Amino acid sequence: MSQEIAIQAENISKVFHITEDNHNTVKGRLFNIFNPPRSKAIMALKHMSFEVRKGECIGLIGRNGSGKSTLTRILAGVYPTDSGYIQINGTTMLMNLGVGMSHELTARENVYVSSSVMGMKIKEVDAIFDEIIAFAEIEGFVDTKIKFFSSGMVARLAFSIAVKAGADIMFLDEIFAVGDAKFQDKAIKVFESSWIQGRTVILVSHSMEVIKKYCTRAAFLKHGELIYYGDTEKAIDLYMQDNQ
Ligand SMILES: Nc1ncnc2c1ncn2[C@@H]1O[C@H](COP(=O)(O)OP(=O)(O)OP(=O)(O)O)[C@@H](O)[C@H]1O
Repeated sequence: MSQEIAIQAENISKVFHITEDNHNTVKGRLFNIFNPPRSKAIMALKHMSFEVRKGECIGLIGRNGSGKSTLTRILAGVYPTDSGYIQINGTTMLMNLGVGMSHELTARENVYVSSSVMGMKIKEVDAIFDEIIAFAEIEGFVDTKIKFFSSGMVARLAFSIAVKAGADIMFLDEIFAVGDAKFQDKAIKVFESSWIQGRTVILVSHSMEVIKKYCTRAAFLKHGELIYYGDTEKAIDLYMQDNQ
């Protein structure tokens, strides 16, 4: 893969198998004693191929259930693909309500685990630990398991780790929609600062204003298919037409 490319995806697909379970109640069990729960396959991503160049900010748009979060999770290595291959050039961080963080670990432990996954040494993490906690504004909760955090607090911690530990490729899933107004302002400031220069960002958002403002290119997804990938305005037009 060329050094200019941050992400290369070739023919990736993802199928989820879900069971339609009506066996949860005593009545359900009695009536369905000879009918096993039915399984349904959901094709969340269909044969997607694309490339993202280093330093690009790519918008991912599409209606609910079109596959945006599944795609970011696959690219960030949270889910395996069912077919195709993905090549990633750099360290990654997914920010989506704490996906990628362990809810059974404390904030302190998560900082060390996530930062070391991004390639940092313990001493390097020691040096920025207080900054991460201060930026996330969770000073009173350093040794609390994050399962006791509000979703906004988890999001702030994940964003803070990504910002301070400096992942090369950031997957930001609706960051402008979580957290309170103060956190959103902070996220926007970071996004508009020089810090973001040179980093690759995949930005999921339902706000076309945000996509238009920050994205160099955009991808429009529909029912798990990559319908269009290219000019941001054109992707937005296609999405708006799909909403009519
Ligand atoms: N863990 C899972 N198990 C089963 N099905 C899933 C899972 N995650 C997603 N899906 C299904 O895959 C499809 C794509 O979902 P995904 O969350 O990627 O969509 P999305 O575009 O991010 O939606 P939204 O805008 O609502 O966040 C949907 O049909 C969803 O029901």
